[in-house]
Amino acid sequence: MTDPKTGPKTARPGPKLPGAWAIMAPVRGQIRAGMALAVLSSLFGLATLGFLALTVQALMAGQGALACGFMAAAFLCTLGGYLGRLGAFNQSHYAAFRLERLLRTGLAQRLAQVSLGYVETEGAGGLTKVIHDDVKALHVFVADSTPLYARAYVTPLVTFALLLWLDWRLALAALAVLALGMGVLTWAQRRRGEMARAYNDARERVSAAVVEFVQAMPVVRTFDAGHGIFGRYQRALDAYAQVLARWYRESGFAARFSWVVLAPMPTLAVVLWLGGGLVWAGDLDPLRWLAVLLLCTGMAEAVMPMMMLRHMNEKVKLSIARIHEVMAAPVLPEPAPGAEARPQDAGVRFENVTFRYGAGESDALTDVTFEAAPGTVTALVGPSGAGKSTVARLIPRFWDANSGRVLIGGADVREMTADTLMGQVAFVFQDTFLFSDSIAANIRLGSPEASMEDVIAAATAAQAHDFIMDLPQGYDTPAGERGSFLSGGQRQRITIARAILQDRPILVLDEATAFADPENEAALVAALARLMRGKTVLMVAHRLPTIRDADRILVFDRGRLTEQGRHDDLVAGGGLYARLWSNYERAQNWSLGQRAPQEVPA
Ligand SMILES: Nc1ncnc2c1ncn2[C@@H]1O[C@H](COP(=O)(O)OP(=O)(O)OP(=O)(O)O)[C@@H](O)[C@H]1O
Repeated sequence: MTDPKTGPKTARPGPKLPGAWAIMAPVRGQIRAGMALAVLSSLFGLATLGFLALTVQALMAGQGALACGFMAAAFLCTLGGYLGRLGAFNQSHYAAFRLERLLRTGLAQRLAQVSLGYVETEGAGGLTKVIHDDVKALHVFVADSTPLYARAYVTPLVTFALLLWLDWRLALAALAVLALGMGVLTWAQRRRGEMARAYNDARERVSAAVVEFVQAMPVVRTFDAGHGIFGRYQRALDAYAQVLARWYRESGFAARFSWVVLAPMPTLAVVLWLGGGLVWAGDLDPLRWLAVLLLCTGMAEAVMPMMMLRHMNEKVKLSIARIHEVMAAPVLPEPAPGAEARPQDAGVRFENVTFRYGAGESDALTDVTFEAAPGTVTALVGPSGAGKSTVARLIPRFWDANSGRVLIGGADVREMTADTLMGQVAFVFQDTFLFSDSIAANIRLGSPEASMEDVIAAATAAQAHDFIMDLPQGYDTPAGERGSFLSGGQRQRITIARAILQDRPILVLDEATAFADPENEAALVAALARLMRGKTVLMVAHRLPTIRDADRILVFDRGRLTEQGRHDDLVAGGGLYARLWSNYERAQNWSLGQRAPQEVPA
């Protein structure tokens, strides 16, 4: 798998997943109708040829009226064939549109039910590719190839049966040409599976490199003017070109040779020569010969779509596997109706919580137990990677603990419905997300019924009202894609306004002041102070002064809760917190030009 944040998802090998036909289940009826119409259109096509042959015979026998009748029948069959094909593609396109909508809805519903941890691990880029590109690939497959499938298989078979009926010798000759072409083509494609995999991998690496190239541009250009990342993109492109060149080299000649054999001319030449001899010897009726000549070219021609379909089928298989993989992602277990637990107060309690992110990984949290009483402020501190953010993420069930329990108001979070849980807790994370909607709509997220006065009051309390009013359209200003035109501190204050408006009894803040620059910091601290009033607060903090007055400080080290208490007691205790604090104090006295203070080893 490529970079989970940016790269495309590659379906992992696993239990055999259902194939194309299974995923089309909801629209199978319509697809069958499309295929039936496609078969009908093929039969009309063959009947047209038959009537044309009869027309020639009637003309040769001087039966003008009969010839006109056959001509009219041929015309009607052509019209029938055309209408059949139109109907077939109509059905397949409508089926494709319906399937696309159903799959996108299904995938979105699934993603709303899986743990947020799954979404985070798979990465927005990979999941977007599944919902967008893979579903689109399936749409194209259903719309364009299902009618072709029917034609590609039925036309050669019926044609061969007719040829056999007309003259078995010529039928076998036409079949021999077809067999030669198919044999060469199969030989040319003997390593097709392997090459197709190499091609798909190379293509996916190019798209991952493109996404990385564009997304990482602002960061990497400040380091190496983009050379490194451009080099990666260039190498992916070179590898892609090499795979294509190898494929072309290895199968190019044989494939082109087989196309020549499968073109109408060789079959026509053989039937013309052999049939001519038989007619000359009086061994074959000229009309039959004419009918064979009209029909035989279609047999080889009808095989070509089969090759194209095989290619489309292989391509769509990967997309189907990825769609199935997301559809099969485990959902967060919810309590049975009537068995939901309801929190009794706004306290948070971790009981012997152990958690690891993946089966093979070491514990991110080991046997963590603490209690945050209602209305108190609890700060989580510790070196990088100590597990602070993991504690914050277990509360909204980004993941569930491997053992132990997370309780809110005495109720296990796993026994609450998502609505109850979200009704208790508000979150302000470092990675703020604003939708490309108006600022007001972004503040209202989670409280859709809030009035404009409430929105303005929340924004004012979050110290955001003034800068919002300076924007061109005030509260109606679009926030831009992910709020990109607002500063980090401004985005943060909008999410604080959102949390103030939600007014939930428990508040989880993860690195909420991370974006604070000197200008923003005072505003942000004031906004947070307003938000925290009267709430049970759990805050992950790197900036020690902001938590000095916390009711309780929890100190984490390598996943374990090693110390807890108030600031003064912990400093006096002389443990990890005391070292972190003295580091902080030394950093305060440090200025540019001096040696950096020693970090506490993590
Ligand atoms: N999504 C993830 N998948 C796998 N491992 C993870 C994931 N997130 C964190 N970890 C690991 O879990 C451990 C705890 O990480 P966590 O983010 O909770 O630490 P932290 O104390 O918040 O660190 P920081 O202060 O640097 O944010 C680390 O070893 C980290 O590498």
